[in-house]
Order: sequence, then C-alpha cells, then structure tokens
Amino acid sequence: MDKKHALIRRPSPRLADGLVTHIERSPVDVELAKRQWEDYVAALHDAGWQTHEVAPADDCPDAVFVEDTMVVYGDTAVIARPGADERKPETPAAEAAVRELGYRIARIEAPGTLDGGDVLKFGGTVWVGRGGRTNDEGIAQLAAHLEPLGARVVTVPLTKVLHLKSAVTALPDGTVVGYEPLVDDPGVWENFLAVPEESGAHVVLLDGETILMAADAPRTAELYRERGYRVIEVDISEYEKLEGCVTCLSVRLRGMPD
Ligand SMILES: CN(C)C(=N)NCCC[C@H](N)C(=O)O
Repeated sequence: MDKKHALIRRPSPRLADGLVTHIERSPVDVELAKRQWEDYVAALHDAGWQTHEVAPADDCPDAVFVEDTMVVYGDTAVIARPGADERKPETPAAEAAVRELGYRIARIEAPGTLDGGDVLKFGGTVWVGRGGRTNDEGIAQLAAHLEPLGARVVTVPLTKVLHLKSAVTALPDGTVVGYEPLVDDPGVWENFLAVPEESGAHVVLLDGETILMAADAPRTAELYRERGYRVIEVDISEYEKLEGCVTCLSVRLRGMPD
C-alpha cells in the first residue's frame, strides 16, 4: 500500500516570539518544543506516514504551523495568503515543497487573505472560518479554485478563537467535534458533537480508525475510545501556548482521509 504523506516544518529558534491573539502570552520552552515536535513526527511515522520537510524558516517564529500555508484538495494545492503580515514570508518555501511533489499550484492573491487553519474539509464540503485571518475575498478565491473540482465551500462565522480548526475538526465518520463555548454556531453542522475539553476538539485523522490528539484532553480521548477509535496522544504544550494545536503541525497530502 502506498505510504501516506504529510508536510512538516521544523520549529524556528525564534518560536517563543510566535503570535498570540486570543490567550495570554506565557513563556515557551524552545528545547522542550523541539522534543515535542520530534515526538509528533515520530507518531506520524509510527502510523505509516512519510513526512516531507518544508525548508526551515528560522526568521519566522510561527513557521512550524505549516498547516496555515496552504489548502490541499485532490491534486491542487492552493497556497494561502496569511492574514498576519508576520507570516506572509512562510509561503514560498511551502509552495516549492508541494510543487516538487507534483501538485498543481493555485494561489490566494491580494486583497484576499486566508490561513489553512481556517479550512476544514470533509467529504467534499469545505467549511471556511471568516474571522481574524481569513476574509471574504480569500474565501471567494478559494471557492473559485475548489468548486470546479467538485467541492462545496461554506463560510462559517468565527470570532472566539484564532482559526476554524481551533474550534472544530471532524472524526473519521464525519462527526464534527467542538468545545461548545468556543464555537460561534454549532448549528452549522447537523452532526455536531460537543466535547468536554478545548483541545479535545482538535484531531488529526491518521486512518479510518486512528486519531492523533493532544495529551491534555483525557476525558475527550476516552469518549473517542468509547466510540471505537484508537487514540494516540502527544504532548504539544509549548505549541498550545502559541494557540497551536495538533492539526497545525502538518499538512496531510493526497489520498488522506480528510
Ligand atoms: C488550527 N490552528 C490553530 C492553526 N492552524 N494554526 C495556529 C497558528 C498559531 C500562530 N501562533 C498564529 O497565531 O498564527
């Protein structure tokens, strides 16, 4: 069976200067963060994923959150135009990495802004959070790129957290999971499931039965196990201090369950 592929980007030595918008800044232990990143990558490898490193961007504190640089749909990679100016230099090397892997490239252009973390895909539907980082023009451009490929693009309000995937992600069966106090409108999803912990709302699908999530949501992990999933937990405390979560640290490529 073909390996599953994911992009990753190692943390910058300036990680501790990463952006913080909705939470209080607290000191980041960069050495611990590097070890946590190695463990995250090892968890992907253990689950049968092959990783491809985007060239490091040592001057960009938030570059490790590589998910934000693009939206991949089928054989197309739509290169994001980050809503935060500090993050705009992150995209050229990310684009080079997916181009090298054979993706067709499309781009969000000014005045559009869009961060990959604002985009949740499942079964042909693409929900996009319109909030701090992604604007209407960015969403319109994404729709123009993806709708001809068969996607249905739905705009979702987002005011309480940084990115849509800070609020909700989807389980392998399509259930959308979220920590309700941080979800603007849970009614957007017919199959919404409220989880008891904030970081329990963030899952990376490793295969149809296996979920990767942060280690600080044990009650939610148990809930997922009760639903029959194998749950792998990783400690990403240093990234959470920068409003990062498990999804942000990779981009899953072709053939992945979204
Ligand atoms: C789903 N999420 C949360 C992401 N995809 N990205 C997190 C980026 C965090 C960074 N400090 C920033 O403020 O941009």
